[in-house]
Amino acid sequence: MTGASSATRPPGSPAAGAKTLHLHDVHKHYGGRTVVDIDDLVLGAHGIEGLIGPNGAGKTTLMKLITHVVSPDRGRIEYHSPDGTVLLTQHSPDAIARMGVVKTNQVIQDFESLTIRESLLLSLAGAEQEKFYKVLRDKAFLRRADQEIDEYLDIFTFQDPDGRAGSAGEKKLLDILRCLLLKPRFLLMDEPTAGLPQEETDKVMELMRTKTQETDLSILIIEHDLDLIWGTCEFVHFMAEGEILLQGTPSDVRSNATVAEKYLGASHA
Ligand SMILES: Nc1ncnc2c1ncn2[C@@H]1O[C@H](COP(=O)(O)OP(=O)(O)OP(=O)(O)O)[C@@H](O)[C@H]1O
Repeated sequence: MTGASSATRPPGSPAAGAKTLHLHDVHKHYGGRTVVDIDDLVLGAHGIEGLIGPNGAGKTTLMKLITHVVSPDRGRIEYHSPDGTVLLTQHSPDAIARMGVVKTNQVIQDFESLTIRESLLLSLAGAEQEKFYKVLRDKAFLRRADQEIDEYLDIFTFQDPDGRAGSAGEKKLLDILRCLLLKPRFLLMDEPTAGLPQEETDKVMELMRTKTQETDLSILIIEHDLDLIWGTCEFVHFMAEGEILLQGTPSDVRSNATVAEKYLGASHA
């Protein structure tokens, strides 16, 4: 485990072909208040990583800085992939999503009037990038898309896939599936399972495990459901008051006194 004062790069080198995000001296404040203050941080060296911390710690802002929905006051955020290194702060959120760095809740424009199937189709077409409008008239693409969408709809339960997403849980699930259909290489999941029934949560996490094992996808999950974090993540970052205070395996972080004091409380320790 590494503390705040030492280098925050996780132990061990990323596997060949791995994608990592490197944050250097990244700072964000709102009003007079520092919300994110990261010295050095590497994300994505392990298949599924967790980002935990108390309410207001800066976790969501950190993800928004990575996808450049929010601009940092200073600092560098680099995306390292087998294709090279990109300075994300020089690119738009759309361009970053096209590079494969995708955040749940932050997908291509969608419309309330779309059915679940139409919405999923739009994401798949979005993954085709510049051919976006053309592919929607391409019969071969539509056949392939139907098949791919059916594979997901066979796993997950929607009341009416040919209707609109009804409950908050269905909307959350739809958001996750749309992100997956964008073919991400680094997926940032912000409280992905809030509002989902336990059965669907388990299926989502099982799918995420399979994706990281069978493809080169890296995942970072923000969650307050700590059982999910301990059970799913290979590595956990603990954030409080804008800083990454600790990193380590789930059991390291879970048993740490600072984490217990600032976040877990007696019930989780
Ligand atoms: N656009 C904004 N303007 C002003 N303050 C903001 C803005 N966005 C976030 N904040 C503040 O920054 C702090 C960090 O917010 P953030 O949403 O990143 O925390 P979080 O760790 O994700 O919290 P939670 O677990 O509750 O979702 C909070 O105090 C929040 O009120």
